[in-house]
Amino acid sequence: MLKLTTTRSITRLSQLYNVPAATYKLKGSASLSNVRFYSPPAAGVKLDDNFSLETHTDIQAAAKAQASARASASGTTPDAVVASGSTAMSHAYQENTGFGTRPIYLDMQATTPTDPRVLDTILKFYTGLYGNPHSNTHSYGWETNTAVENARAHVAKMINADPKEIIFTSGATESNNMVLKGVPRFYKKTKKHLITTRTEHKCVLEAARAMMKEGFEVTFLNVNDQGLIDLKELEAAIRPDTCLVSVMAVNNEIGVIQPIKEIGALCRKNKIYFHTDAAQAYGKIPMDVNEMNIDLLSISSHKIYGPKGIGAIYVRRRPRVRIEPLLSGGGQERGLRSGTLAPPLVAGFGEAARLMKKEFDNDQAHIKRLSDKLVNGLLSAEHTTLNGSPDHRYPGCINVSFAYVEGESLLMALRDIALSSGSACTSASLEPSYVLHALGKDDALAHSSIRFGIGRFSTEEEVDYVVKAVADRVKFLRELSPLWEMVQEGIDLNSIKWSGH
Ligand SMILES: Cc1ncc(COP(=O)(O)O)c(C=O)c1O
Ligand code: FES
Repeated sequence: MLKLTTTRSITRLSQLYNVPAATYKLKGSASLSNVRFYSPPAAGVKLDDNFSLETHTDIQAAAKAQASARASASGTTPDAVVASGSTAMSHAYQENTGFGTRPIYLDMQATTPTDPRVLDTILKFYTGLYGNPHSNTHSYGWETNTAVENARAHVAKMINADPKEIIFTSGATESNNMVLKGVPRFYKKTKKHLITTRTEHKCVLEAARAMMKEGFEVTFLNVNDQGLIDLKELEAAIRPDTCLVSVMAVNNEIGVIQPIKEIGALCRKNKIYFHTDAAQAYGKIPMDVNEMNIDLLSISSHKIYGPKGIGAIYVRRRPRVRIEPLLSGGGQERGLRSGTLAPPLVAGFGEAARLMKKEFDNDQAHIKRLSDKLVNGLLSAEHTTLNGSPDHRYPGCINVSFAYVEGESLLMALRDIALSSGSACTSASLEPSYVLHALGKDDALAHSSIRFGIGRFSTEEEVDYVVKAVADRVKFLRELSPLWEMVQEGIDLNSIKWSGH
């Protein structure tokens, strides 16, 4: 009954990596056959496994085709199938979520779809393997503990860490808070200063601001127009009382990769702890905590096709980094993170990490190929620019500005594609992106930016569809825009004095 979720993804995996689907046969936990994610089709109606692959590029045609297939199987008319409410559409895309058929998913920086192999690993921890991994007096505890330690080893291996240096948390937000608050609090007698950047994720920025309220001083480094920090500026910011430098590895809005190895070397030379938020980097670009002199590194499972609500922090043991824990309690996770671990999530995260390592080369090649295609397609329209460094970037995160188009209107016009605006316009704040501002983009350009995310399960058909859809709708929206009309007439918009706003 995992049919649509699992079979579809497996079909895709086998197509992507050009291997027989059998390679991806689930290990077949006994529980799998009992799991139902959607109501089964009426007797005698056979759903085509691959069908949903087509539905999200041409929803209506797909719905009609599916309705007519079902109609002939059940001896009614396609219209009757559609009218019955049990239509095609409710089964068309993965599990029945109650939201009908959903758009193409291109918001991989927000989160990634769960890999079916991860799901297969997780399920048995919700059924048979329910022991508390911290119980050490019986086999229920031991068996779960073995799985937890196995997962820890997989998480560590991806970044060349020792499993003992991995502490499980609820996600990268918690990991970042643990570091930004826990390190300065521990060393507060002698150290009063932190360094980070203007383009960090909100959770780092807000945690740093919270420390300012506790009396610490924070330097927020600028970035250049490509989104990169200046190592000289970093060096100049270092003080004798600096305890921590926190610079993210891959930016979540623009995909820019900071010079992590160089920053690590500089911090080591000055005996300052170096933390990197690797929520968007772990498993996606090569990261080695020893080679890069990283002392602390944040990881999020749901960005690597694993479950949500779990992540980790890597904490170096030699030289040892001390942290004041955020939570008081039973002292689990080397005393740094009290609370009973969630074995289903830990095991799923471990499997996701194992797969990131195992499939690193495949994923890289696949994502790079689709990314190049998407970037070339999107940039072929005039007045369209790629934000962030073209050379130091993770190809799966593409942020493009479409001048003379309001990002919000474009997102509305692209409702068949799940995307996020570079600006915060989908959130309540309606402020343009602080990251694009930090790169020196003006409000107008920051407002017309959209982020496209490509992942392991993205397909070429999806990219083709998106390129065409964006081109058509940008053209359409520009034709409605008085600014665009002026640009076409050769009027220099900068020469105009606007009144009011
Ligand atoms: C760079 C970065 N840091 C931190 C986070 C927060 O991660 P989590 O959802 O695991 O708390 C995210 C996810 O949005 C992110 O992209
Ligand atoms: S693009 Fe949404 S507020 Fe400007």
